[in-house]
Parts: sequence; C-alpha cells; structure tokens
Amino acid sequence: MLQYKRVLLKLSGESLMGDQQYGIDSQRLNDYAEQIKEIVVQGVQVGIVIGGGNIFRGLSGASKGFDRVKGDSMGMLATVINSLALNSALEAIDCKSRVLTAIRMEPIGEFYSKQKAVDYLSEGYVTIFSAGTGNPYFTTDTGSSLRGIEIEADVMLKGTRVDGVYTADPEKDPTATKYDKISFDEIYHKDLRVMDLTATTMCKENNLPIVVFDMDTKGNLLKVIKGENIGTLVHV
Ligand SMILES: Nc1ncnc2c1ncn2[C@@H]1O[C@H](COP(=O)(O)OP(=O)(O)OP(=O)(O)O)[C@@H](O)[C@H]1O
Ligand SMILES: O=c1ccn([C@@H]2O[C@H](COP(=O)(O)O)[C@@H](O)[C@H]2O)c(=O)[nH]1
Repeated sequence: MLQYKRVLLKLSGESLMGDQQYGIDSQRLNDYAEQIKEIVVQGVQVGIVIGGGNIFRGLSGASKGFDRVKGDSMGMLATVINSLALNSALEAIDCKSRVLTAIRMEPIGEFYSKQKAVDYLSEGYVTIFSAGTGNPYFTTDTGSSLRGIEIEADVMLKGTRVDGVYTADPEKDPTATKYDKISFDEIYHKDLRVMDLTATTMCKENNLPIVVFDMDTKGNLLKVIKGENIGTLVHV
C-alpha cells in the first residue's frame, strides 16, 4: 500500500559528492537513480529538485568577493548540471525523465511551466526542476516547496544525509535527538535549521507536509513511500 501518489523529492547537492571533496560521485548518482526508479515502477509520479552545494553556492561566493547575484546565477547553473547528470543516469537505466529549467536555456532543458510539468508527471516521466526558482537570494529548498505546491504534490520528501529532524544539528551536536514527527510551529519555536525558513513557511501556508529522511541508504525512498516511519514527518 503506497502512502503517496505524487511527490516532490528534494535531493541534496552536497550528498551527490559522496566521499569526494567536489562534484558528482557516479556511484552515489546511480544509487539515487536506482532508488527513484524503484518508486516509479510502483506508479508514483516523481518531481525532483537537486541542490547545487557540491559545485557552487552564491553565499560562499559572496564571502570570497563575488557579486551575490552573479554568484547565485552560478549556483542555479550548478543545479542544472546536477539535474542533467541525474537525467542521464535515469535514462541509462530505462527510467524516462525530463529536465525543465526555471531560466530559459533551450535546448539544454525545456522552459518550466506548471502545465508542462503536470503533463510529464501524468505520463510517468521523472520530471526534474532545475535552476531553482530562477531568482537570486533563494535556495533549492524554496524551489522545492514552490514546485511541490505548484504540481500539487502529496508531500515534499527531503532526501538528505541526516535521517530526520533533530533537536539540534546532528552533524555539530552529538547529543541531539531525533523527532519522529514535528509541527511547523515547533520548527519555528525551536529554531531548527534543517530547511530554510522561507521554504518551511511556504509548505506550512500551503499545507504541504515534509518528510526528512536519509536518502544515502538504499531502499529508504521506497520505505518512505510505503509509509514506514524512518525519517521525520513535518506537519501542520
Ligand atoms: N535540527 C536539525 N536537524 C537535522 N539536520 C539539521 C538540523 N539543523 C541543521 N541541520 C543540517 O541540515 C542539513 C541538511 O540540509 P540539506 O539537505 O539542505 O543539505 P545541503 O548540504 O544544504 O544541501 P544542498 O547541497 O542541496 O544545498 C544536514 O546535513 C544537517 O547538518
Ligand atoms: O532559487 C534559487 C535556487 C538556488 N540559488 C542559488 O543556487 C545555489 C545552490 O542551491 P542550494 O539550495 O544552496 O543547493 C544557492 O546557494 C544559490 O546561490 C538561487 O540563487 N536561487
């Protein structure tokens, strides 16, 4: 029994590095593609947003003297590179997929529209939304909440390298403990930073629940789709 029919899956760009310091680890990329195919064959419609942190982030560019808006454009282009890599990995395993771009750049990808996205999803294409929102000063978390809301996804699945929302950043505080469920309001009150606040607010105001889970363990995506309690559900 599947819990969700249409999902927006957010993948971390940083996780795509695997054990490398930079760029795309092909093993990690292929593992992600296999996990995605596993849910597509079950009939789940999958929209995807991938971050760009394995290549470039506007904020870190700005701290080194780059113009912020140009840096953000570079970050958005980084998400296009990751999206094309995932598209290619999916096609290599016979999982049909399309890349839409928030900034016009045919023939690299088709320019995004909600109608195009919903048509592709309904036809069973894994539809990858690249270049974030197309605007500087945003992140791919916000791009994910925006696209998730637009395509009327049942849930936003934040597949990352931690296995849920914790009382504090588990990569910095070893005493942090994990929530099975948490409300949006608690996320604000406790100032938990697993996702940026703009993205969290958009999900809250549009009733889009989030599941944060560890995407780097094979089989986890299917478990989440089946409703297994392996991550953290963020609810209204
Ligand atoms: N309370 C918290 N609970 C869980 N994770 C947290 C928390 N606070 C901060 N984090 C951090 O959030 C990170 C997950 O965010 P995300 O998946 O967006 O990673 P990212 O590296 O920013 O991705 P991207 O490359 O897409 O920008 C975790 O690696 C974790 O260190
Ligand atoms: O809507 C958006 C989305 C992203 N950016 C820029 O891209 C990088 C990479 O995205 P992450 O979410 O950090 O992985 C981001 O740091 C921004 O610089 C953007 O400008 N607008």
